[in-house]
Amino acid sequence: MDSGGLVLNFATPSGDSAHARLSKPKGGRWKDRVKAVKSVKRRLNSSGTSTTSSPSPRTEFSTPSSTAPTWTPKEHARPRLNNDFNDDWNGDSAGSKDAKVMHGKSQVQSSIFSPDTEIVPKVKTIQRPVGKPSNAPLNTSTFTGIGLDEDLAKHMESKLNVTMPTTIQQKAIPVLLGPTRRVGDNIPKTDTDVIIQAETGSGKTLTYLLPIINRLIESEAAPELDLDSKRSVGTLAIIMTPTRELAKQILQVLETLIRMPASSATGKKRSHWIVPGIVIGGDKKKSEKARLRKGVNILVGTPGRLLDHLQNTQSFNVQSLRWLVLDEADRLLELGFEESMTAILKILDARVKIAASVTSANDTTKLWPQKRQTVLCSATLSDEVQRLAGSSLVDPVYISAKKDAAITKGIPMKEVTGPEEKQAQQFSTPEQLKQLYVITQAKLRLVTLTAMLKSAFANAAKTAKAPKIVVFLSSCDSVDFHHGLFANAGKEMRKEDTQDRYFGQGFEQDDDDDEKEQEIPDFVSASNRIDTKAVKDEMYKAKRDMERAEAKKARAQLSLKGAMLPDVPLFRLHGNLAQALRTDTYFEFCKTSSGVLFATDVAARGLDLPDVTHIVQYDPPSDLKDYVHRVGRTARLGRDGEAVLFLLPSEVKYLELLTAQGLPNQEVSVTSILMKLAPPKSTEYQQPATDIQNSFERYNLHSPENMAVARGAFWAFVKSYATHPSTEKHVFHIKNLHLGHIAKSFALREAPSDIPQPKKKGKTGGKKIGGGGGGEEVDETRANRKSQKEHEKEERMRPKIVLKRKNDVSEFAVGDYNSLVGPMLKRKKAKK
Ligand SMILES: Nc1ncnc2c1ncn2[C@@H]1O[C@H](COP(=O)(O)OP(=O)(O)OP(=O)(O)O)[C@@H](O)[C@H]1O
Repeated sequence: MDSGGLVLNFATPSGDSAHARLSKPKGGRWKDRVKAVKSVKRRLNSSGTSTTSSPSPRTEFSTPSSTAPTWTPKEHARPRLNNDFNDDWNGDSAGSKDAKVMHGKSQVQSSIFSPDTEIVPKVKTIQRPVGKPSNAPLNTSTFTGIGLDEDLAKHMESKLNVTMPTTIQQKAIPVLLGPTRRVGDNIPKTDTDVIIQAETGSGKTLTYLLPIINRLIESEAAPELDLDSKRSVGTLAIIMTPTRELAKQILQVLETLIRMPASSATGKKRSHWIVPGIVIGGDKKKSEKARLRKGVNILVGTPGRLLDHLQNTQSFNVQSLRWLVLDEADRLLELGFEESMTAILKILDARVKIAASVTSANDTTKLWPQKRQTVLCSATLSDEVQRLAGSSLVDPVYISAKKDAAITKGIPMKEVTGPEEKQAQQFSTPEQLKQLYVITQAKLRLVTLTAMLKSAFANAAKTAKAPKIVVFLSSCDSVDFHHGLFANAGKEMRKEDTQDRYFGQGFEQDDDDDEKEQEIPDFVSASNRIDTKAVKDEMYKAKRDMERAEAKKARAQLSLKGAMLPDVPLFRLHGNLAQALRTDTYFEFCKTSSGVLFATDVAARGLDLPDVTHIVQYDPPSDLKDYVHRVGRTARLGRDGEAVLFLLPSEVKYLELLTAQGLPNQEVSVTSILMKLAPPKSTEYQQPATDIQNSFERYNLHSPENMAVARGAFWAFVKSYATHPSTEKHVFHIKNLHLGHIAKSFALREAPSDIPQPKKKGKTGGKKIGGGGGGEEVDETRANRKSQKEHEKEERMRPKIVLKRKNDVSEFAVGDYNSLVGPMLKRKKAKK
């Protein structure tokens, strides 16, 4: 044997050494044989063991021997070392050495079906049968019947195919319409602030947009209004949202609504004077400024950028502001946005007050609210909303989409309603939504997800509706990893392709574009001004060309197709992608009839992604509210939908939290999902599942880039896990995790202690919190979603763990990982 005749000892514990013996090496050159014996002796001596008394030779050679070992290795808790790197990308041996050298760590190949079963406690859940659609349009009334302008109603019907209002529209639109149009009982006679709460996908956007547009077009008839100067009246309505995609979506609806044809009755143009606009992080501030200077009547924006313009854009005129809408209000009021929101409200309070005193004398627009009307909107109400509503709303009315709920005065507070009532009120999901959960061991997670996706698309031919699936993950790194994995595992790929995708322009942000432009050095002397301009122009042109080329390249990568799910377009969406790529991905996924979107919670709020059939919460949400919003991307407007939540055996108590909030759930067994991988007429699923896992693992081993993405995703998972709120710590605690199995779920063969921490990434920009910098701030870190108090408390409890968000990392600030899991790993090693 090549090992020089040494009997192999698979790192036996010292107690077993007596069973091993040293046999003389045979074959090969004598020099090598002597060297081998000497080296073994040296090691044995240094470990204080004599070769004669207890021969326990160890060797790095691990090639199978033709001489049978005299010692049989005891079945070990640790999986065996895998030296079989032959299964590289193409299934041949070519890359094996590279893989070993490239990744620098010992790779372990263990079975995903080893029998280390975990005991799963039984938890009682609410098992609600799928009900009748609760967010569908009603067939009992029409838009004109609830007071909407006839032209507007007709226009909506022809452009949006919207004819009958939903429950929340039927209740809230009359309250928000002007005094001349209000119809119905129990409606305040004057304009008042409003809190709107309705299920996901129940048409809240139209609920607040229609009355605003209706009141603007109604004022066209007032003879004293000079329509041509309307643009100069400045911003009349501001709609704030927590994410850029949602802002774009609202703008799109708004633009559609205001492109009204001339009135059929009078022949006059309608709504043509209304100028909509958007200000969001990631867009060019310079062009936003220019648009604001000319005048934007209805402005949609995200808080950071909006505050920036309020503070720095002199020509941004909000003196006549009549409406302020906070869409997804509870998210807007969470930590991370709170500071910006408070500053925005302060500025608006100051400026709009001045305007009222200046203009009220000749203000003939009695059809508009006489002072700023604030509208809060969300599917979930939280304590934050109640707190902020208290300070920013004046005498509000509360409108809920619940069937029998009347319009009430005041903010719904804990004391007002009983606990059960409040819980149901906080978290209600569409009745027709089917909600499932699967409990799976960490090492089986990846293959279970694969089996689930595969079976959904395999059955597509049999069902009328093609599957369109959103998979929610806890970090940007994890999104990149899973997207890359499903797109590329199992198929041949050139190294450059990987590099392009994940290490190219996709990570860059361009929030500070105008700053960058200003930074261009004025290196030509003042006496030569014309040349300076020419040089600058050249540089701008070169930059523009580069941007265009990059955008083109990025567009080509919007959706990828892989071997694992043949012909299924795969998308990814998270906050660290360049804005252009984010926007394009969002619109592409909207357009596609079938596909998979891997996303962080950036896609959880408000996005109206048409025809999504399934939601997979592969990582549980960091906040119960997000559960509601994530599953709400399906089962919209009365349509069917299905949502599946992945849980580890140690997380099963999460179901108690869901049950306490009135959220129904029904189990689906992991075996029944994995069984979908079995060949026809067979029940053997373990081999196909193992093959899939191996294929994923080979993909990681294929290149250092793939490996780095997987390792980064693993660490991001660990970090995000550590930031669950304290109320969920009994469910999600890092000490309950089997990190080896978690590594397996990222297709890593390394022991967790061997997985190197990711290096800090270069500047990604745009992750500024609050205003001032102009960056928009969908802050996806769990750390930032906590209340300050909670965060501080945890910081005190775990002083070593650094979980602060920084501008220059992708999802979580790279804190001291070792301090996080190091002691745990040491303990585990010591036990073994
Ligand atoms: N009355 C209606 N009839 C038919 N379609 C409607 C009606 N109202 C709204 N829609 C459509 O329903 C979809 C969902 O609307 P929207 O995004 O406003 O829901 P939402 O309640 O805000 O959901 P979320 O809570 O998830 O933000 C949109 O495509 C919208 O055009």
